[in-house]
Parts: sequence; structure tokens; C-alpha cells
Amino acid sequence: MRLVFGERDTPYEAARVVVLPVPYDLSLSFLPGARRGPEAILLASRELEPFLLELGASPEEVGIHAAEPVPWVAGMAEESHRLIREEALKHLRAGKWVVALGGDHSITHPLVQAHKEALGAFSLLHIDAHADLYPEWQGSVYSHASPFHRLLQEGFSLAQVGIRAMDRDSLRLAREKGVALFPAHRIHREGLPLKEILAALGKRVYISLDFDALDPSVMPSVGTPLPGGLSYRQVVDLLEAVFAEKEVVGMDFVELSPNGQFHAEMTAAQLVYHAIGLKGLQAGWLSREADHI
Ligand SMILES: N=C(N)NCCCCNCCCN
Ligand SMILES: [Mn+2]
Ligand SMILES: [Mn+2]
Repeated sequence: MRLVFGERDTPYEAARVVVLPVPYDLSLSFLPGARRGPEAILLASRELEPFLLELGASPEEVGIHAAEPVPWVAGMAEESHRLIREEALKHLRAGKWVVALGGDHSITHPLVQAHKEALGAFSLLHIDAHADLYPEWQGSVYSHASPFHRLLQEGFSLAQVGIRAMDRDSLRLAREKGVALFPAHRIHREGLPLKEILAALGKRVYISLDFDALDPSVMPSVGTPLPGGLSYRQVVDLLEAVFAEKEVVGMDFVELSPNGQFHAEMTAAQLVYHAIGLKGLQAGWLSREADHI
């Protein structure tokens, strides 16, 4: 049975948004399981209320189509990443707004490459507990700890929000490359610096959200949990501000590793659905209901 997002799957031709399941998780370094993330989000999404009270709109009305999961090749990261890039490119060239569901964070590299090839330049907003700036980890440049090292080397500008784990070399690299770094401890002490974050981004933005950016109390189903994470409200407020000011060219949500705690899967699905609604409002595909409260 083909899994869809929410209660209503829009036929491909009519859909504006493609949810792209990417169950690749061969680059994980700690707890396994992110390959089951996409399926868990799609299953949980069926339980969401189609009308999103906070937005005063029903994101499903933009037309959401769930694509077939992207295949991967056992033991071959480069080939698996090529498949991800090609699949994303196909949907982008068809004019779709792509929301990729991981899978581990290594998938962001081929996804961003596909968006750059199809759409031109944009800056990166990376929301995560981890900086993921290692040149390689456990012997592989395709590690989930490395996507943003590669993207920096390829010239992308980067803002990182919620970071609470990075090594000295990564911090040095971030400073050298002018990464706009907004670590979790500063956010907890001083509040979410929305103006500074927006100022650090270009007009067009790709957002990569690692679910472990959220505190484990909210999101316990991740492969590398760390204390001191962001609240759901902080992440939603950040997304609202970015979508209101910027053209968000694409998104990925990665590292959900289902472990029987269904509230985490509902949280993940709700966040994806909320982001689709924000894109719908930004793009004019949706309007807030008059009775929006
Ligand atoms: N989810 C991630 N991106 N995890 C990164 C793991 C690599 C750094 N861990 C350092 C561990 C040293 N013992
Ligand atoms: Mn990550
Ligand atoms: Mn992480």
C-alpha cells in the first residue's frame, strides 16, 4: 500500500508540493533506524487535523503528493546520493516544491545540489543539535556528520540554529567561512534572535531541519539525542519568521528514528504539515481564513 501524506493525496500533475520519502540511513554514527522515519511521518500524518488552527488554513489545499520512496544501494553511499539527487531534480524540474523526509542527514547534500541545479543560488538555514561540519566521520565523507562541510566547500552560505555539539575544528571552519552560528545555549539565555537570523540569510533559502534540534523531551526519537534542545514553539516561530520574509526554495526533515514513542512521530508530522502551510501562505497558494484566531 502506497503511503500518502495526510488524508488526501493529490494526483501528481495537480500537486504543488511533493513529499519525497528518502529512507537512506547508511551514514548514521550512533543509534540506527532513521530509514523508518519517512514511513512513520506519513503514517502519523493521517491523524493530523487538516485545518491548521494556528495558520487559519488547511495546508492540504495546496495539493500534496507523496512520491515513491527514493531507492538506495546497500553499501554504496555515492550511488545512493546520486539517486537522491536525480529523483529530487525530476520533481523540481516538474515545478514541484519538494519536502524531503529522511533518512539520515547525509541526504541534504544531494538534495541541495539538486535544488541548486534546478533553481539557482540560495542560502542555507540549518536547524540542528549538531553542526555536521566534519570533513568526514568514521572514514566517510558521506557521513551524516559531514553534509555542511561539503556544502561550505561548494560555496554555500550557511546559518546554523540550535547547535549544541561541534568540535573545535568545526568551530574554526565555521568562523573561517563566515557561518552565522546561533547556538542553543545563547537562544535559551537571550531568546530566539529572529532579526539576526533573517539578516544572515539571503532572499532565497533552503531549510534543513534535523529533528534532534528539538529537545529530547519533545523529540526523543532521534539517533543522537542531546539535552538543551529547542522547544516546538521556538522551531515553529523560527519557521514562521523565515517563511514570512524569504522565498523558501525547499526543505528537508531528517533523522527521525522511530522508537515506539508515537508523540514524537506526531510532532514530526505536525511540523512538516505546518511548514507546508507556511509555504502555501508565502507562495499565495493559501490564504488565512477570515476567522483566523
Ligand atoms: N548526529 C550527528 N551529526 N552526530 C555526529 C556524530 C559525530 C561526532 N560525535 C562525536 C563523538 C565523540 N565521541
Ligand atoms: Mn544533523
Ligand atoms: Mn543532529
